Amino acid sequence: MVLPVTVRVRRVRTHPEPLPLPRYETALAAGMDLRADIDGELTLGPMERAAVPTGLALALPPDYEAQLRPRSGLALRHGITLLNSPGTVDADYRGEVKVLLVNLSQEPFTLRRGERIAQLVVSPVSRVSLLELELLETTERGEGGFGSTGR
Ligand SMILES: O=c1ccn([C@H]2C[C@H](O)[C@@H](COP(=O)(O)OP(=O)(O)OP(=O)(O)O)O2)c(=O)[nH]1
Ligand SMILES: [Mg+2]
Repeated sequence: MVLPVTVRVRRVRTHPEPLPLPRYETALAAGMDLRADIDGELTLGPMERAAVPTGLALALPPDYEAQLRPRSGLALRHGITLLNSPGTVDADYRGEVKVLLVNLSQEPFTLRRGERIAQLVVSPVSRVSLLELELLETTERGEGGFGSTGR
């Protein structure tokens, strides 16, 4: 399959053993797995969090974003998830992409260099202009929300 959207990527760290660039792990995977670009190991104790470097800076095309999402295997097996899931990478951000991992388990979790810690999903975004009005058109739902239709 031809992938029509190119995302420019730059390595922001130097290391004698560079990590492979993220890639789609299966033919139709929605996300590319991101790896921890750390030296050695990093241990997250219970309820501890860290901004884990990926070693990568992106230049997304205008009107695209990248979402950082948890890997379900890490979440299920180890309680490791993203504190701000989904993390948002803006198209104008040129800094290093970091993954805000948190350990929600009761056991320490040790991350090693190159481990896959999250997935990056690139999507088009709509940008809108706001039009301020005194009245909005009515709907059947109206102001009902937060369980108004029942459990
Ligand atoms: O998990 C994340 C979330 C964000 N970012 C980077 C990319 C994003 O474009 C920038 C700002 O993120 P966000 O808007 O979520 O954070 P903020 O607290 O609102 O910071 P800012 O005031 O810089 O927008 O930080 C990451 O590397 N990882
Ligand atoms: Mg922001």
